[in-house]
Amino acid sequence: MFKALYVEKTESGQRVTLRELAEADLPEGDVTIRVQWSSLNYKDALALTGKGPIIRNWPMVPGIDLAGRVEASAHPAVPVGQDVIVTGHGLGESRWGGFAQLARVPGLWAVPQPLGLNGRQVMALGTAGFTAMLCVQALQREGVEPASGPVLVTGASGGVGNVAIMLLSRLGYQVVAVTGRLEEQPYLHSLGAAEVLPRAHFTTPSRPLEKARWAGAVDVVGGQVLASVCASMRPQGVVTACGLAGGMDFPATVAPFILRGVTLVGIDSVQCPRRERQDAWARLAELIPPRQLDDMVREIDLAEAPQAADMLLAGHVRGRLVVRIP
Ligand SMILES: C=CC(=O)SCCNC(=O)CCNC(=O)[C@H](O)C(C)(C)COP(=O)(O)OP(=O)(O)OC[C@H]1O[C@@H](n2cnc3c(N)ncnc32)[C@H](O)[C@@H]1OP(=O)(O)O
Repeated sequence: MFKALYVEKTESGQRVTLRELAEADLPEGDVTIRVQWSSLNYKDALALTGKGPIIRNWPMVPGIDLAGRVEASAHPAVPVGQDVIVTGHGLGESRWGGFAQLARVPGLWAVPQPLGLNGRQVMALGTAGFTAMLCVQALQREGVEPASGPVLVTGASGGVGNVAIMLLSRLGYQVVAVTGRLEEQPYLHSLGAAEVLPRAHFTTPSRPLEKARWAGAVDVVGGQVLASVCASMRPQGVVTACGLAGGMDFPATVAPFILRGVTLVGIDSVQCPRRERQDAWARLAELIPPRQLDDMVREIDLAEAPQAADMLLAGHVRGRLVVRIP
């Protein structure tokens, strides 16, 4: 038997309980993992509260991230005893996820934890940190260098934003953070932001082209914010789009793309191939000092996750929440 958070559909919506499940209830897969840590992401908060259509199979054990030790394996690339990370691939959405003591997944979803970071630290990063790393790697691949000019990070007080700021400033970029929570300004400076701007600067409909200011951007918000960011990119600027916290729409014009050669790169951290995952985790371990992660996280246990989800959606969580699995 093992403990798990369990979300069931009811006539009035959904019910979340902490309950005991049998190992035979686990889905099929060639690797069984003793989960030690998970994390609470924006998507998990939507799943736990039912405020967004995240869960696609019922009943569901949520948790889009997990870190733990392989307990049984029929996969040659994933030995028993290895410490692994699983993120994305529909975990906690269409497939039972990390808010449980045991998880079973296809072996190729499990990547080894990078040297230098323990399970708690990799979950302090979680999908949010991994997504931020993919954004930074895309900016570098597209030729944005520290000398190219300032790089904007929207949704800066959230998990993706925090890690993007840390990575970019560590790599020598001048980072400009955009947030709806200006009270977090000192904290954002402590992560490495050179300047902090209010989100309100980006929420009114922009002209097709605004003053050219940014060489690169990491956008977590989507909607009007993403459109305004695109309109204020410098010639040959690169925008990475990884989130939709502010909306799924994109009320932009083609002007930035055809008159300034701006590139918009989509970041998909869910279906990202295994080789790229391993590269991104290795780079995270290389670039982020573990003690900086400790300042960024708050630890909760499984039973606290539903309440923490409400707090996260209400915008009362700064940085990252790691979930301790007993
Ligand atoms: C954790 C990352 C992922 O799940 S990426 C997985 C693949 N991508 C997707 O599935 C896309 C859908 N997912 C998302 O959009 C993400 O969950 C995310 C990228 C938005 C999550 O980011 P993060 O973990 O950083 O979320 P936080 O809740 O910690 O911070 C979000 C940030 O956005 C601000 N925000 C929230 N609502 C709005 C809004 N309506 N308009 C504008 N901005 C909004 C929120 O306040 C945080 O930034 P802040 O600095 O406070 O402005």
